[in-house]
Amino acid sequence: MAVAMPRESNIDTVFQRLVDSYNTFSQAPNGSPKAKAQLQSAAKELIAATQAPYEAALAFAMQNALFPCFIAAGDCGILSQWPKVTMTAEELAEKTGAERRLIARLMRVLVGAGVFNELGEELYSHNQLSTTLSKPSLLSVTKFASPAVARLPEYLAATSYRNPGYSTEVSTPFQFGNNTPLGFYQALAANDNVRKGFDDQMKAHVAMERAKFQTGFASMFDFEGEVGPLIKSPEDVALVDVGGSQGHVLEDVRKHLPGFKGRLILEELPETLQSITVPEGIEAVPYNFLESEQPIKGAACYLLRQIFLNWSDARGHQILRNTLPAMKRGYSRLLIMEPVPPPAAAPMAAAMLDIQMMQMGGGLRTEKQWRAFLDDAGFEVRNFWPSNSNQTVIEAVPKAQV
Ligand SMILES: C[S@@+](CC[C@H](N)C(=O)[O-])C[C@H]1O[C@@H](n2cnc3c(N)ncnc32)[C@H](O)[C@@H]1O
Repeated sequence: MAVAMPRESNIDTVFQRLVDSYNTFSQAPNGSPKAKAQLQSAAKELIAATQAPYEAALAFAMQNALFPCFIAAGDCGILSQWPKVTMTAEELAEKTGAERRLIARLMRVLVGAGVFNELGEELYSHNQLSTTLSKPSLLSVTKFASPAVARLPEYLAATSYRNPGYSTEVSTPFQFGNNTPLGFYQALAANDNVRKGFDDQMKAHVAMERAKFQTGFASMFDFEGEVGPLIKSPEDVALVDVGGSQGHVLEDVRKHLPGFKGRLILEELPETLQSITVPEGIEAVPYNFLESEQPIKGAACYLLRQIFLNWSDARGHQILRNTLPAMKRGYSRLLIMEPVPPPAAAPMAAAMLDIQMMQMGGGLRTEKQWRAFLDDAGFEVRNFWPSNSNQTVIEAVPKAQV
């Protein structure tokens, strides 16, 4: 006679929490990030509740195998567009030159992690995750950023566990992990292929934000209401996107706010500007924000999206010092867009992004850290504008004007 397994006493409670979180999520307007984070956390809790402690610990520790399988699958061509909707391990072996038995082993891990669907013995199909991970730009950037992250423990031990970025005299984890004197963006500039992939990744966020959250950069801040009245003549500069990559933020504004007046200026490193097609209606100006003073004076807004997370406080202050003299008191404002993690219960994606940024000596800042960081550089925060994507807009002005 079968003996019923004793059930973990808290599974029912955890399951109920998952149902409640689902109900909140499904009723929340426009995919609320908080409701989404709670649902994800409840789903993880349910998995954990079904595992014995040692089973959970082993599953956690052995995740070190996942990343190498992902990279190997990318390198040998499993993660690529397939000629057919379903492929067997044998067909993948023919396509890639890798041995069938090895492919089956790599696929077991990837399928277990939700990459690819397994339809039967050694029979697979792509799913949304594997299709997205197959993008050459994503693969090349991930590989570029990996050695420094893998060697973080060594770096942290060598620097006596100081928070990376504590000194601009000390190599960053990126330099240490890659045995190079070049910083992240200098190394990127020396590698055309990866740099192009990086720029495409940045641009891909626009499509993702619009598709997933029915929102875009243009609607994360009330550009028309807040900035519109400041623009009196077509010669006035409305937005300078500093380090704006391919100009996708400005393009989004141009496209989705047709009534928004004023010049839109994209500033980027010369090597980036040389390799992109600047969108119509956008002016491009080569500029290195670490090396010299902001050349466009008196713009209504200086926009820095996903810039400060790449830099330590010291380098970030250098960027702000270079921006401040160009700002017209009582008129210009600074708009910073990046993820701002809550003081507790940060989403895992933000925590992971923070560690990726650690390799450059940068990282994410909480609201309290942003206030202190900007205050030290002579700015005062006017507002934190949350959005239903992972980005927050931080609006700040030079201190003397408030
Ligand atoms: C994380 S990306 C963000 C791009 C864009 N703002 C966005 O949100 O999509 C950082 C950008 O900063 C640019 N950058 C890096 N160092 C720079 C420097 N010293 N001066 C100007 N731009 C720089 C890079 O080329 C890159 O496009």
